[in-house]
Amino acid sequence: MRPVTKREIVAHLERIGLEPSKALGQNFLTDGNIARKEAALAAEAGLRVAVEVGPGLGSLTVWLAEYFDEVVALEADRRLIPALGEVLAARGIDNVRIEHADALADPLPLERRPSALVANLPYHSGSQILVRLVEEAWFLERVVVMVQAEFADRIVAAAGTRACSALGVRLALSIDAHVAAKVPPVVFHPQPTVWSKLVVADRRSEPLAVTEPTTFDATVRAIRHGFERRRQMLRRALGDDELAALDAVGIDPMRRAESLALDEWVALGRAIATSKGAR
Ligand SMILES: C[S@@+](CC[C@H](N)C(=O)[O-])C[C@H]1O[C@@H](n2cnc3c(N)ncnc32)[C@H](O)[C@@H]1O
Repeated sequence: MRPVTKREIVAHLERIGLEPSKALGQNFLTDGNIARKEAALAAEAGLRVAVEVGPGLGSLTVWLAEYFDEVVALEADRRLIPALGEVLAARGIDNVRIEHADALADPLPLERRPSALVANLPYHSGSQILVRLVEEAWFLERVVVMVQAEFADRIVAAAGTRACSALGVRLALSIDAHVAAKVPPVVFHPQPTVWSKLVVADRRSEPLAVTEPTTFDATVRAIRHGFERRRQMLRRALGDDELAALDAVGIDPMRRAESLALDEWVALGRAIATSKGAR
């Protein structure tokens, strides 16, 4: 596959007259080796369909087209879509479906079939996009995303450690993630100010996965409450129902949110949901 070069990206942007948008996190990947590695990591799971959020000018898309039978690419910026079509056509690629869609606001135009999510996510909205896709599109079984290094660290920090966060613990209910590579700003055009990291994750299976919606919502709410006051003891951070459930599962209310392991959050969420169901 012929990689998409920085020269090609700059030429397309000039021709369209497009100044990359900060709000849309338009930092285009100019390193074909990294793009190829991302596609290869995603393909390891043996899935046939890749979903890409924010294909931009195709740096990653061209490799996904090579490694997967089918690619569905959701791009929010309509102005990029004709140029993306040209990048693909110039390489004889015909297995990519480009959809003009905002992955945060629009209904997701995706079929419910086992797929991989692969994306170089926009910096500012990357966390919201990831949470939405992971939680709403349960058929995305493998996730390979490039995100800001600091966000990557939050995603992979295990519950019960000092570095963990509400967002990371929430995501950990659904996926099991690790960092596969650290990526410098120089491989993007325009260059961002911070480093990125490549995160690889697989969907969790039972018993840790919380698939029942009431339990899931109760768990997420308890995590949010716990971390809103992460320096305080749980007895000051959680609501009355949550504290009763904490007692029922035998977790000491003098502990702090950051000390709870993932299975403790899940047990707490289940107890809250059960007590609600009993009322
Ligand atoms: C970091 S760039 C990556 C572009 C390309 N994949 C690459 O690696 O060069 C992020 C891309 O996401 C698009 N984008 C931003 N917000 C989006 C959203 N909410 N839904 C879909 N695409 C979005 C941007 O227009 C841009 O193309």
